[in-house]
Amino acid sequence: MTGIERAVVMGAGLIGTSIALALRERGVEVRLTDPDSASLRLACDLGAGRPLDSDAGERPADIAIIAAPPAAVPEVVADAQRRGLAHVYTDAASVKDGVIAEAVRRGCDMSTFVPGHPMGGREKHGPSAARADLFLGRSWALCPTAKADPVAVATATELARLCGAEPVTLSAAAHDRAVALVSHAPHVAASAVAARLLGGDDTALALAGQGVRDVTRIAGGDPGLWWEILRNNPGPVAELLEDIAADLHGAAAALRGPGRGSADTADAPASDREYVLDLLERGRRGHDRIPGKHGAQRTPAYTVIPVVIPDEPGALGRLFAAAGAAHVNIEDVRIDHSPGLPVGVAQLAVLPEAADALSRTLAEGGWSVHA
Ligand SMILES: NC(=O)c1ccc[n+]([C@@H]2O[C@H](COP(=O)([O-])OP(=O)(O)OC[C@H]3O[C@@H](n4cnc5c(N)ncnc54)[C@H](O)[C@@H]3O)[C@@H](O)[C@H]2O)c1
Ligand SMILES: O=C(O)C(=O)C[C@]1(C(=O)O)C=C[C@@H](O)C=C1
Repeated sequence: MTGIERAVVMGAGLIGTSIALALRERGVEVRLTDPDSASLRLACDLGAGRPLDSDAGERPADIAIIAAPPAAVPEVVADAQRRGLAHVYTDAASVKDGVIAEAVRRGCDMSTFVPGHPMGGREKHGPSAARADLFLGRSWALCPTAKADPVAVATATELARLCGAEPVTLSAAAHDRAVALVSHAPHVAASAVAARLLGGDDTALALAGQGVRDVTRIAGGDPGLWWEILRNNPGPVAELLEDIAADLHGAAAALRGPGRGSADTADAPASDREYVLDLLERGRRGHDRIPGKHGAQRTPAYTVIPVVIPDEPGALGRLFAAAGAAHVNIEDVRIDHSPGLPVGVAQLAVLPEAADALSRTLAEGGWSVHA
């Protein structure tokens, strides 16, 4: 343990404010900076810390976290190091190779700069979207260069842990390849699916269920930030997009079949059927490889209990209270609600061993349970 007691967060947007809030919860004193005074004020009002007063002659913080857009990071690190704001510096940028190369070019001290990337985020930006629990159970990549001081690496590792994340140390190149697969290419694919919705009429959009919401949520991200991320990781992302495109082309060709104008699966030749089934099967297996909570291997751990709830204030509170009274912890919850209907469905995810007891208790309490 190095003992982080004081931190400076530079960039009080979604990520910087979320890190600051997490640190505040652990009793760390936080000073904030942001060139946008409205963001800085809001982050402070949310309890993320106090503005850094450069003239106050404060002693250096234990760590400074640069949570600015990737292109700004090297300059901010260089400036912060010149001003001696902290003993250790880290960043949050979603790409690492280009940021490190530019930091080196600018003469940053790489013994105290430990590049990082918390793998938690949202499709929203700015301090108003920040959450103290954003990094809970997520990985947090650390990419120290060969020059890094082990104490600096230990401090950056402690930062990740204080935010509830699991530190993973790897090279910048390995990081950029990995996030191309698990974050950057998926983002572009989600945008391509979401962009198709522009051509849909209101009737089609009204039928949107949870599936399309799940697949397109991240497409709501800031295009300017994402362009910066993608242009800093062009090779690995382009290669994956070409592979995804080949799968999609193959599926479209198989569905149309040679000489057929439409997808008539009943007459589809075996090879076309097999092509599509193979893609769906590979997709299912790929999805199963995504680790679950706290980085553990994903298991079909939770049983989902659908419960009909009236669309009225307090209904969800009463449902949760009933689960609490039955001593059952709700691990996750999703609410499916169709506009215009007087009821919704709360999908309660619980440990399998608790499912029967909870279903019984809720049914006895008058809830409409559809286990
Ligand atoms: N959005 C995500 O899901 C996510 C997840 C992990 C990491 N990141 C990375 O975190 C960083 C911040 O992203 P965000 O989503 O919080 O964006 P954001 O737009 O919410 O916040 C960025 C903040 O940085 C400030 N800023 C701009 N230039 C600055 C400078 N020179 N010095 C200090 N602050 C400056 C902006 O005013 C803004 O308040 C990016 O590098 C991004 O790649 C984003
Ligand atoms: O959950 C989300 O909304 C995110 O987009 C988070 C996400 C990701 O792709 O997982 C996005 C970009 C970051 O660099 C890290 C995390």
